[in-house]
Amino acid sequence: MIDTTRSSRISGFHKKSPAERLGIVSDFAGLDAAAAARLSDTGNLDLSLADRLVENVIGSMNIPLGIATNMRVDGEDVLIPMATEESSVVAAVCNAARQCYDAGGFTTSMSGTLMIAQIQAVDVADPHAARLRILGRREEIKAICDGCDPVLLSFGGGFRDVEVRVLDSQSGPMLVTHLIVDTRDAMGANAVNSMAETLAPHISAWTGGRVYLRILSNLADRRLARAHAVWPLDQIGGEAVRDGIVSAYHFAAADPYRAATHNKGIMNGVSAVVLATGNDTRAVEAGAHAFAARSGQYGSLTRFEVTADGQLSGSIELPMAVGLIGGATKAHPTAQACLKILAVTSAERLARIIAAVGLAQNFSALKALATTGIQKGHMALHAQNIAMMAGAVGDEIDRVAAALVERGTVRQDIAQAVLQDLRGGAAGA
Ligand SMILES: CC(C)(COP(=O)([O-])OP(=O)([O-])OC[C@H]1O[C@@H](n2cnc3c(N)ncnc32)[C@H](O)[C@@H]1OP(=O)([O-])[O-])[C@@H](O)C(=O)NCCC(=O)NCCSC(=O)C[C@@](C)(O)CC(=O)[O-]
Ligand SMILES: NC(=O)C1=CN([C@@H]2O[C@H](COP(=O)(O)OP(=O)(O)OC[C@H]3O[C@@H](n4cnc5c(N)ncnc54)[C@H](OP(=O)(O)O)[C@@H]3O)[C@@H](O)[C@H]2O)C=CC1
Repeated sequence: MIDTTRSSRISGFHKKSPAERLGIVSDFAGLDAAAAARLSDTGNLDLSLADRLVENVIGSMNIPLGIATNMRVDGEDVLIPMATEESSVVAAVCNAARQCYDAGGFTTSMSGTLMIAQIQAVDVADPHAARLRILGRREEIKAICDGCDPVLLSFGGGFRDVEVRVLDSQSGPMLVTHLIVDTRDAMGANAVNSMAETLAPHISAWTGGRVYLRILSNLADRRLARAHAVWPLDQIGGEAVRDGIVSAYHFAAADPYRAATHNKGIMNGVSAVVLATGNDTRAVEAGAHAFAARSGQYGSLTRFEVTADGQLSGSIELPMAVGLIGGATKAHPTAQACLKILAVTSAERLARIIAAVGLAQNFSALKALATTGIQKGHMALHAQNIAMMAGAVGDEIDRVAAALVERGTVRQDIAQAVLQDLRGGAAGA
């Protein structure tokens, strides 16, 4: 039945305080006092700060923060804060890192900290000649762009290059100008967007066309983070395990249906660190998936091979537009604490560590999939969630979860039956 007495048309909602908004939402949704109190309990994020970070705030949504151990990145040991709601994700990184720790852990590199802003011009009569006109004004463009952000310049960033593409589109040729900008320790969206908007009228004048979009590209393929590790055979359980992992990679490389899941596993690790450090998960995810599809067929972000002496070699390469400045990274106190745990002093180091986490995550998932299957490890940890869903509280959670794992069937109906037995047993005792 549709409830026609409630209206979502609430003019001026944004001008109210978080408490007033929560009152309106509680009335609308029929929340009881306990549910409302839970929403307004913002944990380690001050409500007034939350209200400045995003709009129409009524509370905050807390996600567990776990620490992945055993990670050694470029010779330095590092603890990894990971914000995720999914069980076994943190354990998987610890597990993978443990198995390559003695062999040196992860080595990483980065292609640079360059972002791309796009300016779309349409109705250009002579797009190919206009392209050359823009390219000929490189120094003028550099001066306009660098004039937008003296602070970025003072940190060694700024305009690096201009590229122009003539695109064949459904509405005819489009002239797309790319500004290549070094954004240093910022993710850089605001810096490059400002440059694109400032330059746009000039593009219009030089080309005789009409400019529409002026925005960064999330396909940050001039900001690629790379990581590599070797897993010795004696650490991973022998040749059959190695070959199973390589075969799993070949499956992902050949089949987009599998690659989507393979890359989802990688992003389990990547997004968790991106979120923990207050960075933009959607920007990194969009970049990763676009990069995975760059050849025309969606494929794997990682590669697994056998080294000359028979060990398992894994590598990853993906765009990593993360920063230490800007967005929520500076404003969110938990993000600041996470950056301190990571001990990173540059966006580049952060990006490289995240790439290593993505590779570690993928190794563990593939190893589990190629051997015992994912359910054994993942469901064993997920059993606690199922126990809670069945209504277990306190000590009951571990007891119900243990019973589910012992039976080898992690299901809510069974959890409910186990809980009933447990409570019946306790009542009878
Ligand atoms: C779950 C494990 C780690 C168990 O693995 P295990 O071999 O049974 O664990 P273990 O008890 O022998 O411990 C080995 C190490 O793992 C870590 N470890 C072990 N348990 C914990 C724990 N509770 N909390 C934290 N760390 C843990 C820890 O580092 C430990 O070393 P130790 O500390 O003892 O020296 C393993 O089965 C695994 O790595 N599984 C993969 C899990 C995974 O990928 N989860 C992601 C969710 S599934 C998904 O979304 C993605 C997927 C799978 O679809 C992607 C794809 O298809 O490619
Ligand atoms: N498609 C997308 O992905 C989009 C994402 N966003 C959002 O943009 C936000 C990130 O924007 P971002 O531009 O990084 O953040 P900010 O604009 O908040 O911060 C970047 C600015 O900080 C200043 N700065 C200070 N120190 C440094 C340093 N060491 N290195 C570099 N810059 C420094 C620079 O100059 P100055 O102080 O002069 O600005 C720089 O422009 C995220 O919240 C993201 O979600 C926004 C639009 C689109």
